[in-house]
Amino acid sequence: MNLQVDNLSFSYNEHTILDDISMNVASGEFVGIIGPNGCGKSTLLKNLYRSLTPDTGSIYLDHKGFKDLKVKELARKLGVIGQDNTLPFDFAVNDIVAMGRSPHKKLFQSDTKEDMEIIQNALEKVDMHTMADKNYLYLSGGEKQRVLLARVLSQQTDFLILDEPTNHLDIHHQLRIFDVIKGLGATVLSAIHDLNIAALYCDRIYVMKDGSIYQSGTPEEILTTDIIQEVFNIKTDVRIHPVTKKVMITYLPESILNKGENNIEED
Ligand SMILES: Nc1ncnc2c1ncn2[C@@H]1O[C@H](COP(=O)(O)OP(=O)(O)OP(=O)(O)O)[C@@H](O)[C@H]1O
Repeated sequence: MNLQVDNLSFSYNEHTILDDISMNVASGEFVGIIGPNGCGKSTLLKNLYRSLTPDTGSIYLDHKGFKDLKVKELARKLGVIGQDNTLPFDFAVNDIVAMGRSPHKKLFQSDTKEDMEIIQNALEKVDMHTMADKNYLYLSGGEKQRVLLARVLSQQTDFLILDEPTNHLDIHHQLRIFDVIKGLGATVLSAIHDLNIAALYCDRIYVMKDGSIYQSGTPEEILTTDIIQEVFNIKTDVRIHPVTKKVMITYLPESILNKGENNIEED
C-alpha cells in the first residue's frame, strides 16, 4: 500500500500551518517525520488520516483518491495512533483492543475464535496480556499507549500512521514496540521526536520546519550535524555506530561543551 500527497496546504483560521506539502511513502517503507515543536507534524498526520480536511491538495492511497474511500473501507486499510490517549468511556483493556476488529465485521457480529486469537496476540506483542481485564482509565500513560498500539495491531491494516507512538514509553517498550511495528512489514508513516530512534528504524525521513518539508532522504542524508543544527538549533556529534551500522547522534549541549572537557575525537 502506498501513499502520495500532492501540494497539501492547511490553515487554522487564516493562519497557515501547512504550506504546499508533497510527499510519498512507498509500499513497505518505514518513513519518519521529524521537526521541532509546532512545525506541523501532527497537523499533517491529522490531514492524512482525515481528522482534518486540507484546504488544497490531493491525497492518494494506492492511487485512489482519499476522499473517495468510505470510512469502513479506510479503517480496513489504515491504522492510526494519534497523540491523544483519552477515551470517553471506561472500557476493559481487552474490549478496547477488540475494537480494532470492528472494521472487519458486520454490525453487532460477535468476536470469532480467530478475532480472539488476534486480540490476544496483539496484547502479547505490547506486553499487556496480563492486564487484559483491567479498566483502561486506571492505567499509566505508557500502559494506555501500549493498549492503543494493541488495538491498531488487531486492526491488521497494511498502512499505519503513527503520531509519536512511543512518547510515553520506557526505553525497553519503545524499542519493543518499534521492533514489532517494523516486523509487521506494513507501510508506516510516523512522527518521531527521538532522532536516534528515527535513525534506527526509518528507511527515509522527512524533516519539517515552519509548516513545510525542509529536506527528505535516508537517515544518513538527513541526520547530519548541519541539518540538525539548522532545524533544531543544537550541536551534535553524528557517527555510524559500529554495531548497528546506523546513524548515532550524541547531543552536545552548551553547558557540557563550555566545560571544555569534551574534545571530540575524529574517527
Ligand atoms: N486547533 C488548533 N487551532 C489553532 N492552531 C492550532 C491548533 N492545533 C494546532 N495548532 C497550531 O498549529 C501548529 C502546528 O501544530 P502541530 O501540533 O501540528 O505541531 P507538531 O509539529 O506536531 O508539534 P509537537 O512536536 O509539539 O507535537 C502550532 O503552531 C499549533 O499551535
